[in-house]
Amino acid sequence: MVVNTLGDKNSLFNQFIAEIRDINIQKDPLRFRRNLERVGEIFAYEISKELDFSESSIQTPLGESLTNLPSCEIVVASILRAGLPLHTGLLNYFDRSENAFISAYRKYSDDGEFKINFEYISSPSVDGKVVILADPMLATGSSMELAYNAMLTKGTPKHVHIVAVIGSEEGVEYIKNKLPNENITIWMGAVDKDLNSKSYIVPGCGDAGDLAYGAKLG
Ligand SMILES: O=P(O)(O)OC[C@H]1O[C@H](OP(=O)(O)OP(=O)(O)O)[C@H](O)[C@@H]1O
Ligand SMILES: O=c1cc[nH]c(=O)[nH]1
Ligand SMILES: [Mg+2]
Repeated sequence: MVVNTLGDKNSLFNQFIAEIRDINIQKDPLRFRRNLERVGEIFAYEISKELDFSESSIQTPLGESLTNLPSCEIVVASILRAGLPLHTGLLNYFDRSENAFISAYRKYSDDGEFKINFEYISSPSVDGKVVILADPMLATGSSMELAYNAMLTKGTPKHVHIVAVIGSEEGVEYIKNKLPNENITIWMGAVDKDLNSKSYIVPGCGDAGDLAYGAKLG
């Protein structure tokens, strides 16, 4: 399974990741969401280079232009809630794609342990399509695994691009071990070394859902 980490190469992308991590800049939730969106736009552009293209004829006012355009059907799928701004960014570029939403979140018990609660998936058929499955955080990798398996109930995709803005080494390894090697590409913004005792990524950025949308009960 190929893992592409965009932050490994110097570009403006790193400025957006740095702002997503920065405890002071995080005080502005509008900017936090917009930075996730901007990162989603860059992921979309990079993923587009891997798609199948075919030649199309475009009629201009003065003649005909032959242009290679993406020829596959795309479904942008994301995990609620932190996935929403990233979803918007991907959709800004893949603007004609279909969309899927998966509800999966950490449900904590009193002893501090959590399990991933899955409630629903809202999705078109993914049969033969390219699925871009996005979540800003890949910590243990359990939410992504669950989302991937939920998506398979909607058909057999041609290829799945898994997108995460910040991940842990453990989470990336987990996905590589649990999901099939074929027809999956992982796209990371940055991969951090550690998870803390609550399975938060360190240094990470904190709780992406709360930073984007505020604290939630439970
Ligand atoms: O890799 P994992 O260990 O599964 O953790 C990552 C998940 O945790 C966060 O969601 P969270 O449960 O906080 O829900 P939220 O988006 O509603 O805040 C994040 O957006 C991922 O979905
Ligand atoms: O570091 C983490 C882990 C899970 N969810 C987050 O939002 N951040
Ligand atoms: Mg959260």
